[in-house]
Amino acid sequence: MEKTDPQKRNDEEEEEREESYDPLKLCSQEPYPGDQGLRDCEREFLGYYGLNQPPPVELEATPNPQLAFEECEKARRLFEAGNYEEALVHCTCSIRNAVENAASWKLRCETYLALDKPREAFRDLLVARKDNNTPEIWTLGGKILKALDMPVLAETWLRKATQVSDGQHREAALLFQQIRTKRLYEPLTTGLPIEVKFEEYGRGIFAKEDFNGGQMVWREVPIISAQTSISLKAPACSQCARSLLTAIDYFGDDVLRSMKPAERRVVAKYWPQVSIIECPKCQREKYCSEDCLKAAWYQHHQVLCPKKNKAAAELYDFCDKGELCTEGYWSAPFSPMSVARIWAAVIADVRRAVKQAREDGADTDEPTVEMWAHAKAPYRRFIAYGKAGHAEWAHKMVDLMNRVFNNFPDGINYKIDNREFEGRYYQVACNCQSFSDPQTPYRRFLSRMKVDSNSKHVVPYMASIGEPKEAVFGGLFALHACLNHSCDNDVEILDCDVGGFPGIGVRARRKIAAGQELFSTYIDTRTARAERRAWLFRAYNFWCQCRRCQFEGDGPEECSHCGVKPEQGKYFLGCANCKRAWYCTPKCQKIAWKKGHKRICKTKHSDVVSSVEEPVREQIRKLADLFYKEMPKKLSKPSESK
Ligand SMILES: C[S@@+](CC[C@H](N)C(=O)[O-])C[C@H]1O[C@@H](n2cnc3c(N)ncnc32)[C@H](O)[C@@H]1O
Repeated sequence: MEKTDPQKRNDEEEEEREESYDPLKLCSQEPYPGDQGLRDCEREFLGYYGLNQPPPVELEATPNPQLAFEECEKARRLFEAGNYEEALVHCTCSIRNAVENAASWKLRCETYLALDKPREAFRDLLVARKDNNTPEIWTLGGKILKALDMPVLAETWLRKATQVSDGQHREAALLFQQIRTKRLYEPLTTGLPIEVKFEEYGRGIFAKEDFNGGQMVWREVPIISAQTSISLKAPACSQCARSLLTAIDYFGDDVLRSMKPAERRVVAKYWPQVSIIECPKCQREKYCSEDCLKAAWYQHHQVLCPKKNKAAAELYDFCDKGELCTEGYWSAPFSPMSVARIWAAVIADVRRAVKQAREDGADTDEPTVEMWAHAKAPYRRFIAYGKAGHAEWAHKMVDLMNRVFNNFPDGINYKIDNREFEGRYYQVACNCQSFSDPQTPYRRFLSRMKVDSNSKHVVPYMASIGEPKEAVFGGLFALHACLNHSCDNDVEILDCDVGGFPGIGVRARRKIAAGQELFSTYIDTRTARAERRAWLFRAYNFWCQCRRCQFEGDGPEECSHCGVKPEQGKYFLGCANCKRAWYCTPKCQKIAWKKGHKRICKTKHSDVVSSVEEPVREQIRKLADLFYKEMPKKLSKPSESK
């Protein structure tokens, strides 16, 4: 057996891991628009509670600096031993003997904080921080302000800690993101059984209660979406993703005409009414309702309508071609329209702000920095990470986007430089989730027609046509975008109806205990370990450390437990059940089994989206079976007839 260093595989990954994802470096500390007002409010509260003044000190009649020093040391030892009450007494004695000793003030401040007395702690901090500009003092302030429930001021202090340490103070950076995550996501999870927390992999979703396998955890609609280029031929509402498939689209004119009158009546009666509204200006976008038409215009189409924006026609033409990888232009499964709609939404928002300012008496059409910041704020929460240099590869698309967004007669232009292009591109790449309408007209037709005995005569037509190709959209979902990946995912994403609109649902695949992180999968986890890991690193820049990646192997040429390699031309035996781990000896197999292979060996793995919610899928399956039983023998099931 050829002995190799078992650490080798890990070391190689470690080297690449150096360059991979660090959530603390990626998440910005830039204030959000409106933060200044909130900070002023919190400051006012500090004044209201008298926390903007240092505490009064009763000095000893004859201050004794030596005693102050000794008392401070005693207090430190007590503090470290967790005896905070006594530490407090000695700190106070030290302060009364040497009021200028910042160390005693700092220690007493820390002691008050440990005793859950943040108000007293903050007043001591005002003295302790005089002439002290260290990251530690700013971090301490951040902790106290967090305890005082003043998140925006806490962020300010922690930002200062990060600045003065040149980004090296990880405790401050982590606390900053934890406070910010709570502040931004608490309003989104009110009433839901989950919370968003910032931990090892950045933001993640955590269970607030126990879930059973099969339980729906939450549903949501995207904040922005676009149909994927390859599904563009499938008719759908460009704004809400509802399928707009008509009976003519599905059966085809000729087939409908060739049907007997009774069969045609079944189609006319049970195929749902599909109303299609085109953009009256460009006729290049279809909507399911006036509301969607208006919503799209408000959000992005006012900027992207080819009738108003000539260059946008080029973008539409490119998307219509449906090519995923075109040298110089595009190399992603999501449409360039997904990215363009973000820029369009930002510009549309700034336009409205300028118009409002005009109406309020401003004498310029020039957008302010605040207006841009406000317009971009909803998209800031989506993390972006990818290899620099992609914009150079996609230089023709960068040029095209510049023609689309940097040419408006109203002067509200947006320059798309390489950095801006890459930022938005990777934002969509890292967070985009595909989804489809779960209640398409075809599915509704299937479930409605079963009540009619004439229906069975229509089934043979359907059997030969098969399932229709429906539209697939890519969307950014505020909460879903916080789900981290595991190849042993405990939740799965489903196409779901959300208050009458297509969206996604997140469903538990097995029992999940309160406090546990929820993991989805970004890839098809039925693939082999090496393939999964390479894909995750390439597309998302991290080496997966999940249980499966730890307790599966890459092939019989290496022991999946200890890393040893067999003699040349020989192979190790694999796990008889899953055939995804290989061991040099039964001993290694036993250890790996106990350590974790047992927990993943029999798991069923899944793909990124699990189609629709089970009841709907089940219903369709039952219906199909019912019809097929009655079908003439010469016709086979659609999937087999191709
Ligand atoms: C959709 S986001 C998930 C939320 C993200 N953690 C955040 O803070 O916004 C995807 C990114 O999260 C990180 N991530 C997700 N799962 C991970 C894992 N298992 N290990 C390391 N990083 C992970 C990767 O950087 C990935 O590009």
